[in-house]
Amino acid sequence: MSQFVVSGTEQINGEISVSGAKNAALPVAMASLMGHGESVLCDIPDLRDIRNIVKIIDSLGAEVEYKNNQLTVNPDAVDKIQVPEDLAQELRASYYILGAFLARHGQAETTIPGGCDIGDRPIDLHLKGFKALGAEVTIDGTFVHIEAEKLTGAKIYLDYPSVGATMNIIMAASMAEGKTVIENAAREPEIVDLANYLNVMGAEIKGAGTDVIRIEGVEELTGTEYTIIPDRIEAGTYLIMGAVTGSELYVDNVLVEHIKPLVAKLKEMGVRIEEDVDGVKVNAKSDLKAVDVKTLPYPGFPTDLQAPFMVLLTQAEGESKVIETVFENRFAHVEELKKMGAEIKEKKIGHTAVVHQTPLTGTEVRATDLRAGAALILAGLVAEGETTIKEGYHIERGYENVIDKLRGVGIDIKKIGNS
Ligand SMILES: CC(=O)N[C@H]1[C@@H](OP(=O)(O)OP(=O)(O)OC[C@H]2O[C@@H](n3ccc(=O)[nH]c3=O)[C@H](O)[C@@H]2O)O[C@H](CO)[C@@H](O)[C@@H]1O
Ligand SMILES: C=C(OP(=O)(O)O)C(=O)O
Repeated sequence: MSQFVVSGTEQINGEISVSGAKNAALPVAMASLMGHGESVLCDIPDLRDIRNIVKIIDSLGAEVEYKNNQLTVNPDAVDKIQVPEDLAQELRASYYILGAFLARHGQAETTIPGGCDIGDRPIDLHLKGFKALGAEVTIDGTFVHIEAEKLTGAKIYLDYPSVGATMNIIMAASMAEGKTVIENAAREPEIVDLANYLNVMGAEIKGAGTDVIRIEGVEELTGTEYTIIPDRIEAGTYLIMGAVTGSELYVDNVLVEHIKPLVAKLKEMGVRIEEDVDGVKVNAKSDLKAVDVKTLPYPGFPTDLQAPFMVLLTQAEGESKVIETVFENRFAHVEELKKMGAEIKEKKIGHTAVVHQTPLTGTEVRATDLRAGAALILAGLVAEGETTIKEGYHIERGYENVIDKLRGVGIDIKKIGNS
């Protein structure tokens, strides 16, 4: 299994560029299977998750080619409706076959998906939505089969604004007969990206980005060309990296409106931020002040930046509190950071971590999930000596070309081993 080895780095500088968004590219790739004819998807990041979704698309019988960040899919020859079990468990987004194929083929099968181990991650809201549209759901252990002779638009209230459920229901409802209204829908930018892509294919989706999405079902979608939005979580990780190393760093290809809660917190900590049309410059050449942060669905502070942000708080003067409200088990990085000397106390009740300023020391740690892995790279940058991050493959699920990008701004990092 691969390991990342990172050395403590005084300061970094220069420019780092953000890739297309993993969490938009994955559902859009699956949605390309809903159309007739070819879709050409641009700015698809070269990530482990993308390689796996390409394998899934191929296994279903579609024509697919992925090169130079361009994914070309022609679903006309699809002849299977089931995601192979091993691939389904490699990533979370494998379950988007459910919405996409229910719409296009009236049935789909998969096993409970993989993805980061950060909580139970049930799919009850997805299934509730499919059932409301008229689908029959059969669950056998971890195996899910859904089927509908006909999908009919419905009013669906989500008990929680789940990103995955909103996307899956949007896909299914796009080809249902009549009108669907999703209330308490998730508002993440990746939802807007999926809706925009489907609309260019011929769907009629209104309100994506608000908590009420209205969909008028259409009979047919047609493949098209589409470019994915930049990855706000990758952008945020690199801004935090600039801040934690006390550097001046320009992060290119950022939609600033997508990272407002992070920018607000960085400013509160005393970090200077300059925005222009293409990106954001972070300047952290002064002391950092402690702040409290609470993760929330968008437009709140993103749970996917909680672990990287916690590393920044270990370098801020005073006591900070981190409250995780989205996933019930997303503090696995705390134990790893403690191995590096961090002073963090975790309160199980209330999902709160209390962080105090401490110097960190390089040691051997484990990437327990994707963002925990990214956080450990950041910790390694401010630690004295060398940090070895085991199970580095998690990091490659979400950060394109991470070694070269980090070396490009002066970071001493290497990967040992493959996979
Ligand atoms: C591939 C992808 O896009 N992953 C993102 C997506 O994950 P994902 O789509 O899995 O996240 P959700 O928004 O669905 O999950 C949020 C919360 O809702 C709960 N829930 C969800 C669905 C359901 O049917 N029942 C239920 O109880 C989950 O357990 C969790 O506690 O959004 C998360 C929240 O921004 C991000 O951290 C992930 O990076
Ligand atoms: C939790 C994440 O991903 P996934 O939902 O794919 O596990 C993430 O991107 O931080």
